[in-house]
Amino acid sequence: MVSPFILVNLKTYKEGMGSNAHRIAAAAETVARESGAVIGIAPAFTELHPMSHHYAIPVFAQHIDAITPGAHTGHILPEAVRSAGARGTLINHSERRLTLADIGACVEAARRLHLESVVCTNNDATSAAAAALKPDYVAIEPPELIGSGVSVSKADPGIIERSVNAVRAVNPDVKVLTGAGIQSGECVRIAVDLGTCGVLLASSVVKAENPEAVLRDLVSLI
Ligand SMILES: O=C[C@H](O)COP(=O)(O)O
Repeated sequence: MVSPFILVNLKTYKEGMGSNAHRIAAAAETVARESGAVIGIAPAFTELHPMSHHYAIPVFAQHIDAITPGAHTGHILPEAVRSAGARGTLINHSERRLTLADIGACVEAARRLHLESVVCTNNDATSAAAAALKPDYVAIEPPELIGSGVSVSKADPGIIERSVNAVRAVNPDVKVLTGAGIQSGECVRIAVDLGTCGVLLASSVVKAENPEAVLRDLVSLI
């Protein structure tokens, strides 16, 4: 099996800020090196540069705005994310929804700046729509399972399968991730067996007493 991509979103959890972000990034770097898995993190914007500077793991922004340099206030400029060392960016996370037009513009901006794009979706119809925009990844996450501790892999494998099929029918070059409640190697294994290339997750790692132990479990069945 090709090593899966495990992307850990630190969100705005206090357990994912400052020294905690360093602890998670260091654990991700260690487990990635030992296992051969690709483990990335999506920290707060203010942590993008420290994380990309200190660790040899892919660092993703949690969001970008579809703007170009100029007179905007309080926006996330894609160029700034790039120069902070980000490898890629989430777009349209369930907790940061965008219009379809904005999603398209963000994917375009990411492509122009050589940032990998991960467009989050909530069902197979939106997965198909996202795939038509040609991002690098579509990440299917049923919103009701996000942060629930109930794994999409076990509670709703059908949505993963339908999204993989929907994305493949539109553009087979677009890779699929899945997320919501992912917490173990078994969850990752099921997701990969259903045709995804990895997982997007947060709370099980970020809020863990020992993030390194959870990361080791996540890659244990690959
Ligand atoms: O970005 C990550 C997802 O929203 C999943 O979050 P979760 O692993 O806490 O369910």
